[in-house]
Amino acid sequence: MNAAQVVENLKCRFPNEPEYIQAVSQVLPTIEEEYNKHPEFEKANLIERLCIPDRVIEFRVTWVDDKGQVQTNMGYRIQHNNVIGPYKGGIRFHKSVNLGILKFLAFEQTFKNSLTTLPMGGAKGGSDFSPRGKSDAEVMRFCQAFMNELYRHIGPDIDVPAGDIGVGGREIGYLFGQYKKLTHEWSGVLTGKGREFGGSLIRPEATGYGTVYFLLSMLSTRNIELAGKSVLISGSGNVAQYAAEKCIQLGAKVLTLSDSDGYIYDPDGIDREKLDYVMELKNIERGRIKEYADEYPNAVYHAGERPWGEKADIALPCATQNEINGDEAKTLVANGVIAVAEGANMPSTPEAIEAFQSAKILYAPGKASNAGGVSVSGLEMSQNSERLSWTAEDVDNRLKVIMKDIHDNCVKYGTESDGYINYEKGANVAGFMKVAKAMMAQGIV
Ligand SMILES: NC(=O)C1=CN([C@@H]2O[C@H](COP(=O)(O)OP(=O)(O)OC[C@H]3O[C@@H](n4cnc5c(N)ncnc54)[C@H](O)[C@@H]3O)[C@@H](O)[C@H]2O)C=CC1
Ligand SMILES: O=C(O)CCC(=O)C(=O)O
Repeated sequence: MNAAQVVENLKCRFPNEPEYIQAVSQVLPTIEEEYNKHPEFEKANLIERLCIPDRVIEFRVTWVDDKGQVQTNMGYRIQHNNVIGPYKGGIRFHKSVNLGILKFLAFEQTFKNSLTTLPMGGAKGGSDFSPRGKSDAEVMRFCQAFMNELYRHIGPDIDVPAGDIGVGGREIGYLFGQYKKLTHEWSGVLTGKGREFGGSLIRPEATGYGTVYFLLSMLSTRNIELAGKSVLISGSGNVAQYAAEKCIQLGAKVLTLSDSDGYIYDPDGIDREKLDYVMELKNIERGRIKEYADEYPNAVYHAGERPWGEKADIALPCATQNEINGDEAKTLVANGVIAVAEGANMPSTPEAIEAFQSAKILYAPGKASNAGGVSVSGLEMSQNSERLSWTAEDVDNRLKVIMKDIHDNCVKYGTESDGYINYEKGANVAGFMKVAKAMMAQGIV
């Protein structure tokens, strides 16, 4: 394989999908050497078959808003690769959603799910519908309309969606209810369900907690403790909230949270009580993070900015893709940041990753550090199949084991000759090799 040439070909075939090309361009150079040790891969044109999704499903979603007006949105499901298990990955509802963004997420998900040690293929889906500013009834009608098409493409052994940006417990409940109505069957077809109907304990916490468990493993390679360290977190949704919760529990000082309008900086640190306020604000009242500064006057709200100019020991980007650019990464490094663990998918631009790696700080790509969410989704699938519910302690312990395993695999495949652990390369090679071997075993299909 010539990575640059494969990327160039994909760019010509998919010229309007910059995020997808970005994700592929980040992965291929890191696996090129390992791939080329296996001439049988090239003979089977494995790389093209791995980069191009198995299936792209695109549909119109029609629903009626509270004023009685008929609205249309686009719906998508990208079924990327199912060689190691049923397609699996979240659904995103956000106005920015398009095919290229979902294709990058599905591509990344395939490598991530491979790393989890569980049998799950990769997928992603979503819509350009934004739940922001919509009533509960509108969100419900939209979810029902979305499922009216999606249901024929998914199933507990076919494709198991879950949440992502804009899709939390409320949306999963409505999607599940409609799937059940349409198919006349109860099955574990979605994960992130409510506890009362087959959801797993710790699934809401899992992505944020898992990111911090991964961070702990990274820090331990340099004998550094998390307690007492200051942390910048972006986002204030599911991943950010539980990353903050775990940092607080472990004695770190969380200084920032953000949303798409700006960020808050709290010099006193966000403690348990303040985090409860954020959870209520974001999950129940569906308000904006700027209200935090009204509630806690010592905090400062920065409209239209991201938190990366603040000084801290650790950065956990937990909002969205490309939210740290090269200059912001250089600022973080200059301000003494020692570790960056991505809770979001692809939050660092290629220039930012380059800045972290050339400064030799600890840097974990999302497909490794945020894999806790989909891992516990995999555990939810197991519990649904068994018709059992495990305790929170049991699930949390399994999550810790999985995150440690992912970390150790990154160390195995990513340690460079000078001892620096290139977690990006390690995650890509480890994730790739498992999928590649399964693809070879299953023939040219
Ligand atoms: N929920 C999950 O289990 C997993 C989520 N992720 C990733 O984590 C990230 C956050 O997802 P969730 O917390 O689930 O979503 P969420 O919808 O609960 O929260 C998203 C947060 O990001 C902020 N945000 C969205 N777009 C933004 C933009 N353009 N600029 C600045 N802030 C923006 C929102 O204001 C919100 O605070 C995404 O990249 C998602 O793909 C990754 C693994 C699993
Ligand atoms: O839990 C899942 O299936 C998907 C989580 C997800 O969307 C992700 O890992 O990015």
